[in-house]
Amino acid sequence: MTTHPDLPYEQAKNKEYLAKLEKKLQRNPLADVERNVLWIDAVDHQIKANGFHHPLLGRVGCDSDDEELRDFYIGSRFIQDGDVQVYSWAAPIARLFFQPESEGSEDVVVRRTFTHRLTDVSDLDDDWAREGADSPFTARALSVPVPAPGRSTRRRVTPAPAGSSTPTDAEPSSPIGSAERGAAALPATTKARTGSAADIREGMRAQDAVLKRLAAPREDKLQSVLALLQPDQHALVSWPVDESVVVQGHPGTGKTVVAAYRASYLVNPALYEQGGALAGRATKPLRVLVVGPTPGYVAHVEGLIKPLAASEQVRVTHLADLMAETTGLKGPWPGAIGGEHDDVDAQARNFAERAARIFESNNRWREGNGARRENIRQVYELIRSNGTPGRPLVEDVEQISWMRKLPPFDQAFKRRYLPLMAQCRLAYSPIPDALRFDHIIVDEAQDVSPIEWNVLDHYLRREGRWTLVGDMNQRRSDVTYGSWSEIADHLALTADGEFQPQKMTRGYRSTGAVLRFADRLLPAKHRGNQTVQATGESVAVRRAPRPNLVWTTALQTARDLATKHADGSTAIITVNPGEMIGELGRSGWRRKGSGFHVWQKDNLSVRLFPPEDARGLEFDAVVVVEPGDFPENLGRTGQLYTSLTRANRELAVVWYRNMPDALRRAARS
Ligand SMILES: Nc1ncnc2c1ncn2[C@@H]1O[C@H](COP(=O)(O)OP(=O)(O)OP(=O)(O)O)[C@@H](O)[C@H]1O
Repeated sequence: MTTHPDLPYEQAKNKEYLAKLEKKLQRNPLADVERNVLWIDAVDHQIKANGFHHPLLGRVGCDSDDEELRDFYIGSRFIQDGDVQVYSWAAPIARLFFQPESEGSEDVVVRRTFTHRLTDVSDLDDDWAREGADSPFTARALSVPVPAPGRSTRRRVTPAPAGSSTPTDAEPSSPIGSAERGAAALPATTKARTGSAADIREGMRAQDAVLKRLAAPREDKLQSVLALLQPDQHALVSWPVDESVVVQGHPGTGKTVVAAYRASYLVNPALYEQGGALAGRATKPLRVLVVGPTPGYVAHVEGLIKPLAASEQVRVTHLADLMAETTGLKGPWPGAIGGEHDDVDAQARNFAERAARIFESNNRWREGNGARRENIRQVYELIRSNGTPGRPLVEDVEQISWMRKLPPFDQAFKRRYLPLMAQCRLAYSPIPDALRFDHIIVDEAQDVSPIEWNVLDHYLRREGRWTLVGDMNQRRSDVTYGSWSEIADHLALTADGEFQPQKMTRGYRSTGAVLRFADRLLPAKHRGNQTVQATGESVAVRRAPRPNLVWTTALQTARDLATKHADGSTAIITVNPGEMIGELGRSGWRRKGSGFHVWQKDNLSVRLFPPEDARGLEFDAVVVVEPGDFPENLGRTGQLYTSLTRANRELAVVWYRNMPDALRRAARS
């Protein structure tokens, strides 16, 4: 493989950028400067404390008389320091890099995209917009400064006089009209559902870099793809900050990537600096909450956000954790969400609030030690008894019957009742405004139940906005909403009831072979899942020779795949992890760490997941065991569909008892 002749130069430029950024970060955030500058610098300090700053993303060369536009870099932050001209990826000018069709792009001659190894630039790819044109990139003199000693330099912003074009510490204003922000930039490819592999790659940018990246082994945590964001992804990430947005996408289309970068975008200082979309509220940056499905998800995405956003501005958590935190009660909360439909009904909010009013009319809320538990108990027990004889909460017979079936408070510490407990807490003690968020981003939003939406809603400030991403085909329970319209209606996202989510249709994670196999589980009108990874190993379907050999066969298959993908990851997904744990133990595999997810033997490692814990994750190879045992909801197989589509490169299915008809057909075709 030949390396690009400019690679050493760009590597040195990246080092120079990181060194200059480092120097900038050494400023004392408490220095006496304007307040917006103060928090922006403080954000930098916190990002630095998190580990590292994101390296340069790429470079744009334009045919322009304007020196600032002729040759510039895109990075995590704006830096204009001598020879280094870097604009923030969140500034409007970055559209020239991410959106080849955006206004002003006709002047772009070449877009250079960097690939990274940690904070180094390891490769680069040029996309020429004008074939045969001279390179506008100027080979400026290199200087790689040694990081400066801990010297504190105060930064002062002197407002530029009106009409002045003197560069300040702010980014230049957008070459793109404001009407074109976000939504308008979604390209036609987001609407197409059928077509060949060539079609699905149409409209992509940095295609070679993306394909190289997808061919590399995956790691436990998502690795940055900020430099590789596609035009449709970037449009969703930079959706107007004062609007909510809902995104539906097949597995592996990059919804989690959009969610993580949307959070980072909303707090990027470029939005708060002069000319930015949030310049007016520079002294009060947005607080953003990202809610995912599981603890594994939190670990999986945090790495995308940490180099770009301070933890104080973006909090990443998972649904059960937020519910438990809301109650303030110690768990554990075993089991799963579900149970009866009424357990998750949005009505619980009204019941809890009425119960709290009844209690308050004759009693005082407890304070001090153990008060929270007692207060929640009071509200809960009043729901259970349908209020008091003189003041019932409801008259409806079915609702009364559900209330009667609720277990006594001390036996209700189960995941099933956790949102109800959270609702009981909120009924007497709302979330203080300082702890609420300006923007809530929910991933795997199809799996949030009505009562959980109500609890989440308590965390949103009055003028707050939502970004919801998910896939209705991956819905795993009947007790959650079956359509985006219902969710939009619940959250009052639409005035007229008509609601269409934005659609992402270009898959990245899995090969065509994996997706064609999993696709068969969907109703015909929802099929057509497409991927940029057109080729790949066919799906292996193995029937164990005898029922008691199904776990042995599954482990042998996983071992073979782990050997083949030794640099990547292999996972076994089963609804019966206990049986698999037994087999792993008998075969000499040992668990790594305190959980049961990672097992090792002979320098190999395999991961083990029940389907609910595998949501949002991905592995190079996946073995799904006994697909016929995966639960269905309303005739749909969301959990099985999600599990099959966790595979990036190879999928195997091992069974003995029962193979769903759709998968039998898929295996034959
Ligand atoms: N623009 C891109 N360039 C390269 N890789 C990408 C790009 N977008 C997404 N990916 C990769 O595709 C994989 C799937 O992305 P992601 O997890 O965001 O998909 P998803 O839509 O959330 O999937 P699911 O709903 O199945 O959980 C990840 O490995 C991600 O890094």
